[in-house]
Amino acid sequence: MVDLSAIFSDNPYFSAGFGLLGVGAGLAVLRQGARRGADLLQRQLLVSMEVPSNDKSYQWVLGWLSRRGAATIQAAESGQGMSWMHRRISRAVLPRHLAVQTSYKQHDNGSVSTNFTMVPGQGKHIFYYQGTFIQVERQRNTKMIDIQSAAPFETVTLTTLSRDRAVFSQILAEARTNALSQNEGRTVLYTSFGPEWRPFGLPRKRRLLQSVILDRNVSESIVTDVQDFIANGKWYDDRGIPYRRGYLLYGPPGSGKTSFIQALAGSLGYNICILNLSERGLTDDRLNHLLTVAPERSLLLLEDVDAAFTRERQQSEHAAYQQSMVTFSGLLNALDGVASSDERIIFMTTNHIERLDPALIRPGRVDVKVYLGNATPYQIRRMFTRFYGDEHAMLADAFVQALAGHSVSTAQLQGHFIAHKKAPQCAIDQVADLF
Ligand SMILES: Nc1ncnc2c1ncn2[C@@H]1O[C@H](COP(=O)(O)OP(=O)(O)OP(=O)(O)O)[C@@H](O)[C@H]1O
Repeated sequence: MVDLSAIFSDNPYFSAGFGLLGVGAGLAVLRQGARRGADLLQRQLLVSMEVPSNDKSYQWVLGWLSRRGAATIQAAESGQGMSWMHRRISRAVLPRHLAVQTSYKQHDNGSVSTNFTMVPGQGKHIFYYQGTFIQVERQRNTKMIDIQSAAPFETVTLTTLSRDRAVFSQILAEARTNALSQNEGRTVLYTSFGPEWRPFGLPRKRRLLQSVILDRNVSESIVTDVQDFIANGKWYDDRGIPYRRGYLLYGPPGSGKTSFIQALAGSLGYNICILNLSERGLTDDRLNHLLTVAPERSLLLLEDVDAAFTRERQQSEHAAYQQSMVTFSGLLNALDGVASSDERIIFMTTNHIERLDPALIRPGRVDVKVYLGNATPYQIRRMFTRFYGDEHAMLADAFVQALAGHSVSTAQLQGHFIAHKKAPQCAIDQVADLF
């Protein structure tokens, strides 16, 4: 029987090699143990929040980071209310790699200014917020394109000590408030972009409700109905009734249908989601999805609904409308929607109510129908004094008399008053321009 141990033990090369092997294996075990220990420690000590670029809060968080960065720079430079140590820390953690975000702001006089915002660029940054250090890592995945924005897919990951995890909720709440406050006093117009809603252009200055002059008590009755609906969500919920209400404003062109809806949204502090049924690629499913995911506190606006589906088009339930693939039955189903508790207010407008299929405007889809016609004497007088002032009430009566027997739209009146801005007597003398 050959004694192997004797052979190996006498071999110095083998025992050294075996020793190295043992040490290597030991180190590998130690390294793996250390790595596992570090992972376990990290899981215990640290907590992260990842915000993907296709999430609505992504831009909010970037905006928050840029504000924090600007505030930190300002505080670190002025040192106001900062201890020496806090000041040193703030200077030490300033982001070193910034990216520019250009934004535009529309002012009340309609002018637009360009704003440049510095946001943390790709890479790791340290923020110091409410006594907490937060590592912010912004990563861009050039191999993945966000199909909605067509931009590279990005994530921002915030990491802090596990005990400070509550700071993430504070940051998100503050970021949302900052973002929404920028639109304070303005009406955001959304249009559909793929499966989601996107702001269209800049938030518009709110249009005053009293600037849209409808016939006596028409505006007041619609506003009261909408406010009553908004105030009674629980009533609908308790009765299991889908919490939605549809309005149809119909009448000749230029009678103030769209302007009124914009002014109504402004008075409610709501935004407007403009639904374009002819949008290329729009399908029944996407339409249904869009109506379900409309931003909170917004009015859905379906303009010139007669252009989408007239009686003639009902011959085929599945006739798709122009480039979009929305069918009439798809529109009806989308308007009925799922019985969600989310509030939904939809306004439709048309110049030709007689062309609409009764199924489209039956109660439950359209609950309130309001006719906005050409200017009545009441509207003519109110528009005249609104443009020229109450001191010209006498001239207003003369203008109403001059228009007697003629039917003009309020849009035409607006154009006439603009043409004679500061000359109410001219507006009367040139009244023949209106017919
Ligand atoms: N009743 C009104 N009061 C004040 N302005 C009005 C009124 N009606 C129309 N206008 C003015 O006329 C222009 C067109 O108004 P708007 O687009 O609201 O009309 P509309 O009824 O929606 O027209 P259309 O049916 O052709 O879409 C706007 O500039 C608006 O300010």
